[in-house]
Amino acid sequence: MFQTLDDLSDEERLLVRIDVNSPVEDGAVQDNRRFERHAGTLRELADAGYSLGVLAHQGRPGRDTFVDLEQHAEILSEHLDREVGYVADTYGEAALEAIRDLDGGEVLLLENVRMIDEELADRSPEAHAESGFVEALAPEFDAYVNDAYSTAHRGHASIVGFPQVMDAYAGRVMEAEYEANSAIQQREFDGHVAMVLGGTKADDLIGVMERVDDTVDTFLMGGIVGELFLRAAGHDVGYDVEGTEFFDEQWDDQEETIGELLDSYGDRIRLPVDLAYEDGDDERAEVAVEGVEKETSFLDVGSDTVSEYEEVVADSEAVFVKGALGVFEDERFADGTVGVLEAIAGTDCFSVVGGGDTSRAVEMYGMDEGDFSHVSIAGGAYVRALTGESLVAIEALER
Ligand SMILES: Nc1ncnc2c1ncn2[C@@H]1O[C@H](COP(=O)(O)OP(=O)(O)O)[C@@H](O)[C@H]1O
Ligand SMILES: O=C(OP(=O)(O)O)[C@H](O)COP(=O)(O)O
Repeated sequence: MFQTLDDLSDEERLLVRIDVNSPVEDGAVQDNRRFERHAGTLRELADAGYSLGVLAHQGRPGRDTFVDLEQHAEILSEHLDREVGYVADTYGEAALEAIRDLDGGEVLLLENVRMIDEELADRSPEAHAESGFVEALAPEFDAYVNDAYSTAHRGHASIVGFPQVMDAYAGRVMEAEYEANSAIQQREFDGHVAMVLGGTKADDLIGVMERVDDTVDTFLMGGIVGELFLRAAGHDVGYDVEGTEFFDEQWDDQEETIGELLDSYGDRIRLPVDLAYEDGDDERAEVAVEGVEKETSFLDVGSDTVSEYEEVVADSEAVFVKGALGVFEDERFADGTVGVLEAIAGTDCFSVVGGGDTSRAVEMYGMDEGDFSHVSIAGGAYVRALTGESLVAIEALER
């Protein structure tokens, strides 16, 4: 087991890793429950008089969502009801100076850790601990707190490097999510178990599908990932069009594995039967999968698909959701995601909804969090936990 904030004693200066990776619309970072949850941890520590240097990431290099953390500091300030400082530097002179100026109870957000090449380098925890990033920041603090459960599956420097060389503690979000998700992993279900898989990250989901062969009966596919599966099944969708960036690279990486999964799981994998797109009048229009053309950019699953998925949900004892079935941030393309979530909320099945973006749909469309057994702010980490796979961040904290 790991140490928690209850085990802190005479430390004064803490380096805290949080995960406020968020949707970004037209350059504006969207507030979401990740901010609210991590603000709880930061408030507890700041109220206790600790000086806090805070590390976080946003997006991935090359993506539209890869932006600096200035807006995150403002949103965190609102949730914390105290000023959160921001410095556009992670471990250079400007960052070190701002860290040294911190008084007790003050909070400083450092720059997006993914702007440092060393953060994402494919290295062991021991090698990460020897990076310039870790070597520069570790001596500035008395201990390291990892609250970023939703990044616990990434072996990055800010996650696995610091615990090698510093006393390390789990923050409140890490502790609570770990306990909830470990408990879920130990549950056994007699009836039908369904998993709704959508969103953008095929590699995360494919790894999970391979590992839940014994527990999940039916996979309901949607989103970008669903289109990649449709492409593998021979349909003319799942291609990058009009500057989209999600499909072709993932296809090159995953084509073979998706084909193998379709072969081995057969009917257990349910693919969309229709898809929605924006027509010439900016309205939502739908087309059967059989008639699709690859020039179109599809933004949601269609209404026949939602009906089919609702029937599976109604017959299930447990449903796990990771990833949105469409671009629910745009009301015209929310029917798939919201339809399936409402169907789950309307039954008494055991249900978990995960993902930073996907969990946001629950509050955005006025659903009651209490209608789900657990709403996780983590996506990839929570589905990995379901499989019993260990998380590198937890291993690092347990050292
Ligand atoms: N067909 C689609 N085209 C573009 N984006 C999509 C599509 N379907 C789903 N999405 C997007 O996927 C995002 C969620 O994906 P992802 O980041 O993998 O999930 P999460 O953060 O919930 O774990 C949503 O914000 C949604 O807009
Ligand atoms: O949002 C995240 O993961 P999620 O989409 O699985 O919930 C985490 O911040 C990890 O981000 P990453 O998948 O770019 O490493």
